[in-house]
Amino acid sequence: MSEDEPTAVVSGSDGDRGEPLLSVRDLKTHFVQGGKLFGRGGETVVKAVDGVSFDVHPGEVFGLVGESGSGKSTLGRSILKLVQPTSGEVRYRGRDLMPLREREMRPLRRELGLIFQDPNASLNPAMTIGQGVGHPLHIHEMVSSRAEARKRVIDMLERVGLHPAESFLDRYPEDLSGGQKQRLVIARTLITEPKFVVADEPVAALDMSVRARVLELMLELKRDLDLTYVFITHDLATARFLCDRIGILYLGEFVEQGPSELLFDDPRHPYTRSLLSAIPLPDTRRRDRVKVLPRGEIPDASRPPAGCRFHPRCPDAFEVCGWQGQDLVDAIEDRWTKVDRDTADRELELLGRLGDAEVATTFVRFPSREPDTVAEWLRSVGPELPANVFSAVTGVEVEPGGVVVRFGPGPEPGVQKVAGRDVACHLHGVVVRRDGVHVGDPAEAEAAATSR
Ligand SMILES: Nc1ncnc2c1ncn2[C@@H]1O[C@H](COP(=O)(O)OP(=O)(O)OP(=O)(O)O)[C@@H](O)[C@H]1O
Repeated sequence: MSEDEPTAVVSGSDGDRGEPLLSVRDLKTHFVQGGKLFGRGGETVVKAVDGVSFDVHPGEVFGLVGESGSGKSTLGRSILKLVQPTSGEVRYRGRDLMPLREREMRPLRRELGLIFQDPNASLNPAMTIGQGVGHPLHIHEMVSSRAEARKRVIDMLERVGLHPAESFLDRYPEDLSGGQKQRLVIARTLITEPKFVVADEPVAALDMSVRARVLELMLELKRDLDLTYVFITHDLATARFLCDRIGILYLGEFVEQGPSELLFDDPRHPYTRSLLSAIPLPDTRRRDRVKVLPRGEIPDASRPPAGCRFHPRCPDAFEVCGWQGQDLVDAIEDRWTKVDRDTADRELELLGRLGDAEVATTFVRFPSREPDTVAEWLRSVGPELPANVFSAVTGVEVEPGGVVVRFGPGPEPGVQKVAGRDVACHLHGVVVRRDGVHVGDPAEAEAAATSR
């Protein structure tokens, strides 16, 4: 292999832990929005899931963690094929689900469960509890008589802690408290004896006081019924309590993935670090840790930042992380909201309206009648700009009628093995090929990570 060839790192490969129950490779789910009614054009593509790979082993709880809009629900639904993925592979017990039509999926549906966040959305208010929980048994033809269905419903209601079960059968979901309703949703999902369950924020809508009890119930049921979970949450404290392994999603991609304790004790991606710094930890050694919350909001998934998608919010971003023209314009605008009024007015007059600048990926051209003064200002103020945008600038060039600021390459970080987990971040063993593509060298990454 030549030096320039990439070293393949298969994200999610798990060594000697046997066959995974679910195996996902390079999964993409893109939504096309808008566009003209006839013909092409005007469309935006939301890359809700954009190249995700992971394995879930029998008996495991795999957590999908990320802020709102990171793609958790879309990923959860895509692996169950409730949303049709755009490309990639989803293998359940070794069988690729991607080419299966809904008709071929139907026999598998009873093995693949989904628990929603909102009990009201998954319970039919017109059915009694007995009818609602028993309904899937009839759909999947798992019972031959009403009496058999009734018996199984009673058993399941008891299992989820709704007892005495008989007293619930003829009541309606609206008669129950939030916690009881969520137990009912769990019962309805588990009545078909699934083996693999995606739980999408199952406790987020509940009062704090009942959350822990519902989570404990889910763990108990997992043990008793040999279940495997993909658990979706935006809450790291919940993920820590429940998950064996975690994938941290950001704008449709995993930034870090590995065993929970590694991610919690020693996070290696700046995004994981900032998420963690926001949660209270009982560990006294870490009480004095500095809170480094990500700046601003998660960007629009239809226009993700170039390079590393997290770079505009990253406290550790440096020159190769994907800076481009728009980042510089945003940083200057941001500066003007922070400096005093006179400074902002003076600088605005010097630079002119930022809307007049020509903004491209690799450069920004500021039109100006005083290009030398503008260039001098950019060179002196640039390094102080918020974030680290100026670190990527390779030149500030004066030309007739304006100044051009040029940016170096900012490739997307590859996935690398770093200290026992997968990380996609240039901080770990950056190797940028001559054509600008980032190639992670696992050995180099490991060495860089341990020396850090
Ligand atoms: N059917 C759809 N059509 C177009 N865009 C969609 C669709 N479903 C989700 N999205 C977009 O995909 C991105 C990911 O959404 P998703 O709901 O999967 O994120 P999430 O992490 O689960 O967020 P939340 O915690 O708020 O539910 C968002 O930008 C969302 O607007």
